[in-house]
Amino acid sequence: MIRVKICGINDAAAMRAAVEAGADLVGFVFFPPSPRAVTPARAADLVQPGPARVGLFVDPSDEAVAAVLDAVPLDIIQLHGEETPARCAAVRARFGLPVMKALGIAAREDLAQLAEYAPAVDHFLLDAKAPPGAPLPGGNAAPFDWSVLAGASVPRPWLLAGGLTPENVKRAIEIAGAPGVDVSSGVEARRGVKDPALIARFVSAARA
Ligand SMILES: O=C(O)c1ccccc1NCC(=O)[C@H](O)[C@H](O)COP(=O)(O)O
Repeated sequence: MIRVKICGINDAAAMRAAVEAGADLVGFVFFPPSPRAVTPARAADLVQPGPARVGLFVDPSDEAVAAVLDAVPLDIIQLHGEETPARCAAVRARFGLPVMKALGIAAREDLAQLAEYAPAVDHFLLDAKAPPGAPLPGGNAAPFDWSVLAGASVPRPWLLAGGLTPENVKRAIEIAGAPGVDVSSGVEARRGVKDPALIARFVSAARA
């Protein structure tokens, strides 16, 4: 079954919708400039049994990750900045949790980095590169050419991300050959505010 991650959960209705729809993973954004950001205490309040809990960080210090883990029982650490393979390996070793590394993909050449990161990480999130001038490194509703991934051998379990919506997710999965997907903007009523009905539609469209 196609794995689905709903990223940027920041209210109880969205969390409920993700659980009810059977999402496999939910993402909490610990990056204050994001309109989806949550504090550790807020994320701890939102957590519900069911989906794996992914904490999203951008070039975090060890102290920042530790402060979140003191409050929220995370299952996976997502690194969505410029973290090197060595930094990913250090985070994994220090916190004893699987690391999901987000990598921006635009062309076939971008897939070369997969081999460099594979020994240091447990999952990949293959996302669009941030458009020029975008204020955030992810969550920009930007799709990329999914055919770049067609037939690619990705050396870790992975999720496809970037501009996915209930309307395009099935086609994206087919073109990229993705075993799973991640969405943020495509299930929002407005930037930073999730729409429970769109979450339900997205999960069901991904698995249709
Ligand atoms: O979503 C954010 O606000 C965010 C902020 C900083 C770094 C990464 C961020 N999101 C990363 C994700 O995993 C998104 O779900 C992914 O980029 C897809 O986003 P979208 O294209 O909006 O569906």
